Order: sequence, then structure tokens, then C-alpha cells
Amino acid sequence: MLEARDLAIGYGVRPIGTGLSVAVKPGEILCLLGPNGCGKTTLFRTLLGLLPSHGGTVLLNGRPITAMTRAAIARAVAYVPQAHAPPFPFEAVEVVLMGRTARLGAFSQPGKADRAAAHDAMRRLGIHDLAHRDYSRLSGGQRQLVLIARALAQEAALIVMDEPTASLDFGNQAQVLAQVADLARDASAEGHGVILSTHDPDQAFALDARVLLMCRGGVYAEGPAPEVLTDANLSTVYGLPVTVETTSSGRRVCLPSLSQSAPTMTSNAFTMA
Ligand SMILES: Nc1ncnc2c1ncn2[C@@H]1O[C@H](COP(=O)(O)OP(=O)(O)OP(=O)(O)O)[C@@H](O)[C@H]1O
Repeated sequence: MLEARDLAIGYGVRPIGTGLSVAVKPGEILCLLGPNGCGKTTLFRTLLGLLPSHGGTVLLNGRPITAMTRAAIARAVAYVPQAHAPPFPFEAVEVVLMGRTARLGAFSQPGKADRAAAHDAMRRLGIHDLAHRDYSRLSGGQRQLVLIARALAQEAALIVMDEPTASLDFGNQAQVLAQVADLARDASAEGHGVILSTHDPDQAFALDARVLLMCRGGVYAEGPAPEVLTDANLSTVYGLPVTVETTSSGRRVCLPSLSQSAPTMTSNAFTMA
């Protein structure tokens, strides 16, 4: 589905990270974790072909992403960015409908089936009551759910989500995580592949995900959540004592020590020699 080997990432001549290998199969959830500024968004942008890589290759369904058109990429991968208020007012359902663009001909307008797909995606996320509301006046969390609905309407096999729960309240976070789990085990197909970044390692346990733990632009550890999210790895990467405990219901949770001051963002910034 998606495979990147030995990627080097960066902006212009500025290197941000090296030695990054990522692979996602249908039905699999990959959680990208790491401190602020370690390069998660930059990696996403490179995986999506929005940013040229400084080295290495990204293969999408076996084809180099550099050889694919934007429309072909969009039919294979849906991207859920962090929600921002747009400068123009759109109805929420129009935003969801934008997910259908890659499936339309050059001069075609969305048809009945496209509108039905947009409304279905909103229903699936429990936000159909927002369909005709002004997107720019929705709360950050509501906007995030609309963007996830847009990705569902796009019907791409792989969904890449940049901190999808960042601005959501407790209940909506759980709802989105449940949707992510559903997408991966979608019974009607092989299941979507999902790559998501998060700052909450508990989510990787809740989703039974594979984890790519990044630090300073590189991969610190990669594998199933219980193997990667250990006391030692989390304490090293985040620069403060962290313990991983198991609740009475069997769920693992990560508990950072609150007795030390948090590390600064610059202490985690990647610098090339
Ligand atoms: N457009 C840009 N041009 C140059 N440098 C950038 C650009 N965008 C981000 N950076 C730098 O790249 C580094 C990695 O940023 P990135 O946004 O990928 O980190 P991140 O892990 O997603 O961070 P966060 O968890 O805070 O969202 C940071 O040092 C950042 O300042």
C-alpha cells in the first residue's frame, strides 16, 4: 500500500530528518509519535508527495509517488490535516464533497452519487446535523470531524491523519478513535490502512497500533505498541520519567512524572552536523 525506504526529509536545503522507513498495509494502523518539532508533519508531507524528499523513495501501491499525478495520489491516499478556519464560508457538506474531486473528470461537477457519498460520510461520523452549517463557524473539533468525513468520502484505501484528535473534547476523541479502528477493520474491503500522528501514546495502545517513535528527525523505535512504548523508550524520547501501567481492565496507559519540568521544544529539535 505505502512503503518508504530510507527517506531523508527537509525544506529546501534545510534537512529535518534521515533514515526514515515507513510501511503500511491494508487493515493496519501506524501511529507516529514523537516530541514537538521532531518532523512528523514534514514526514507526512513527504509521504504524500507534497514535499520532495531529500533522498530515498516513496512507493504507493508499488509505484514511485514522484511518477504519479496529484489526482492519482488522491485516489489512493486521503489526507486529514489539522483543522483551520478557511477564509471563505462553505457549508460543511461542501467541504466533505471536496473529497470527491479526484474522482471527477476535469470539467465535471459532483453528481447525485457524490452528494450521497458526502452525506453518508457525515452520517457515519454522527455529524450530519452540521451538513448545512457554515464550516468557518464550526468549533475546531467539529471542523476536524468534517475533515475526517471528507477523507471518508474520498474513498481512498489509505488515510493519513495529522493529529486528528488534537482539538477534540474527550468524547469526540473516543469517537474519532473508534472510527479509526473501524476504518482499519472495514469488513466490506480489506480494511483501510491508517497512518496517524498523535501526542498521546495511550491512543496507540487503545488502537492496538504499530508505532513509529520519532526523535530528532529519525526513527527511535518501530514495532507493536507494547514493544515500542516502554518506560525506557518514552522516558528517553520525551526527556522525563514515564511509566507504563496496565489498568484493571487490561488497557495500558502511559504516566509521565509531573515532578520535573517538561523538556523544551528546542531540546528535541533535530540538527544535522
Ligand atoms: N515550511 C517550513 N520551512 C522550514 N522549516 C520548517 C517548515 N515547517 C516546519 N519546519 C521545521 O521543521 C521541523 C519539523 O517540523 P514538523 O512540523 O515536521 O514537526 P512535528 O513533529 O510535526 O511537530 P509538532 O508535533 O509540533 O506538530 C521544525 O524544526 C520546524 O520548525
